[in-house]
Amino acid sequence: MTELLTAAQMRAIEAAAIASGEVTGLELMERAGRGVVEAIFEEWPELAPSWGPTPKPPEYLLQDDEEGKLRAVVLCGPGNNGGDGFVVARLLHEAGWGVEVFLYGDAEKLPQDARANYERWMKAGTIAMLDTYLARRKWGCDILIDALFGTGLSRPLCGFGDLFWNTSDARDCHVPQFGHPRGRPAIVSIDITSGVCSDSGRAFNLEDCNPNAISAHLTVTFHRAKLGHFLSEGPQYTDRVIVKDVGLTLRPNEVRPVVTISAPYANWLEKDDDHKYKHGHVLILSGGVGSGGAARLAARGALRIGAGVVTVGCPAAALVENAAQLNAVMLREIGDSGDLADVLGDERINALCVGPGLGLGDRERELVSFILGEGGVKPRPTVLDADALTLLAADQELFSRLHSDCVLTPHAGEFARLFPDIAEKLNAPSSVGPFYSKVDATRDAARRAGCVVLFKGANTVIADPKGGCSINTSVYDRRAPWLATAGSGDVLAGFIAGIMARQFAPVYAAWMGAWLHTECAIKFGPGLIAEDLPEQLPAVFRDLGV
Ligand SMILES: NC(=O)C1=CN([C@@H]2O[C@H](COP(=O)(O)OP(=O)(O)OC[C@H]3O[C@@H](n4cnc5c(N)ncnc54)[C@H](OP(=O)(O)O)[C@@H]3O)[C@@H](O)[C@H]2O)[C@@H](O)CC1
Ligand SMILES: [K+]
Repeated sequence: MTELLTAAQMRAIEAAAIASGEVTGLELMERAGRGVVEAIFEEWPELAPSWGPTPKPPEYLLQDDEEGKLRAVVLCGPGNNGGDGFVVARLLHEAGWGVEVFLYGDAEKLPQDARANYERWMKAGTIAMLDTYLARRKWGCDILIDALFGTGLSRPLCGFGDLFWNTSDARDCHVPQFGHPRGRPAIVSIDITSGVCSDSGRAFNLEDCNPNAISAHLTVTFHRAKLGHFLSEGPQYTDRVIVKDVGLTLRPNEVRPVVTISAPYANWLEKDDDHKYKHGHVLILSGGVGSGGAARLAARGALRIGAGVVTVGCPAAALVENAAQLNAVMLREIGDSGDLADVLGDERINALCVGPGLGLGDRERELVSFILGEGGVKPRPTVLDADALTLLAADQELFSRLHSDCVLTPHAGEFARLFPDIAEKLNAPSSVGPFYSKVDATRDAARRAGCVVLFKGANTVIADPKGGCSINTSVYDRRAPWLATAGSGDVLAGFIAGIMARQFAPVYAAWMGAWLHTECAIKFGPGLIAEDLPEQLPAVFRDLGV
């Protein structure tokens, strides 16, 4: 688990460290700049000054360059992000690079530490206004440093001409070419790509401009990654994020900061030597004839992830269809709440999954209502997905019966139906940052529902009613776009139910289920269909040492 910070938390940590005398702001800025230069040389070792018998770049890097130097252009903004840029300019200059610095804003108004580094740079080189660089209409560098805005960006940008579009083109269509005067540079953003809100990942919208931010090959951030690196559009604007230690020891003052989910421990997933019912029994409710595929996918997921027994319950007419498709999964007739009461008479059924392919009629409403405690049935850990979410959205009375052992797993459309006002706030165009984020929205939804909410998407956010929140990252090195395939959500619902049957608390089941779901997709790769996901679990488990 890695903590992710908001801009305010980062500022508070920085301020507390400075107030305690642990470090000065100027020293922090120096460490930040040093971290950026280190990260550049780690990412592109051929640029580092220290390889080979002599501290000199190889011939191919020098051949077209008049001065025989690697060249950097550093674009500095009006705040401390710009201050970091002046440090990077000085350090690259000291490493023998040709460096040009361009400023956006008024040098007289730079904050104190940025101003100090501006003056230090002025002893080594010169500074021109950003417009001068934009008017040149050529890159003229091997590395372009984006030190325009960091965590202090609070409103839309203007005056950047084609810069955002050009960086997007350079990143998406070309490999950086070092040492060629007309080559395209590697683009490195300091802290966060300029134009993106560090709390929400949303880019500040410009009416006449798309893209709305710098696109970078590499972003170097400090102490901890920020929420905006993982949420919304944030990951679209950078290929990679590296976190550099700047010697800060403090943690955020929030009791439960947002974390990224990491691999579950092998011993959590292992089964002990016991009989099948010791590993739990999941009941999955299915729809009628021709609608059972989603429930069967969920059932396969629940069984593979380690539930001891999985039963699908369906109306009488669908028994033959399901029997023809299921082997290890058991089958029961559940036509109405009376049948359901009979089946739930088996106390060993300790987790339920309801919604995939269920249907939206009176029977289904009655079943969901019964599961949520109508008629005094004991509430059990329950995943509510797909049609169950639609039923909940249409029925306030049903929604009010959600309990703390429930997990809701909406995608964006279902989320908007369930929590229309929250979704509206999340999607509202806004010009003043920081924006309301997917983390804020999921936390608010979980508080209102009184249970765990797993808000699906390229990055899935999981929140519990007490404010705990985590992100299952599927970007950067965990990118798995082929997960967007029919039925993959049904498998996820089955994974979570299967883990709950193993007696994990709902929030842990949601974390593990989401992480393993992404991992199965990564393991399989392109061409994945939902049926493949549970079949990857044995290999994923082996990798984890289970
Ligand atoms: N925290 C740490 O530990 C460390 C932090 N460090 C670095 O500091 C960075 C944060 O610095 P920061 O707070 O000065 O913010 P930053 O993004 O540089 O810019 C703020 C300026 O931009 C202005 N402005 C805003 N929007 C604008 C717009 N649309 N168009 C024009 N102007 C706009 C805004 O003006 P204002 O809103 O006040 O009018 C203000 O002048 C952080 O990202 C990291 O790189 C490291 O040095 C060391 C460790
Ligand atoms: K930046």
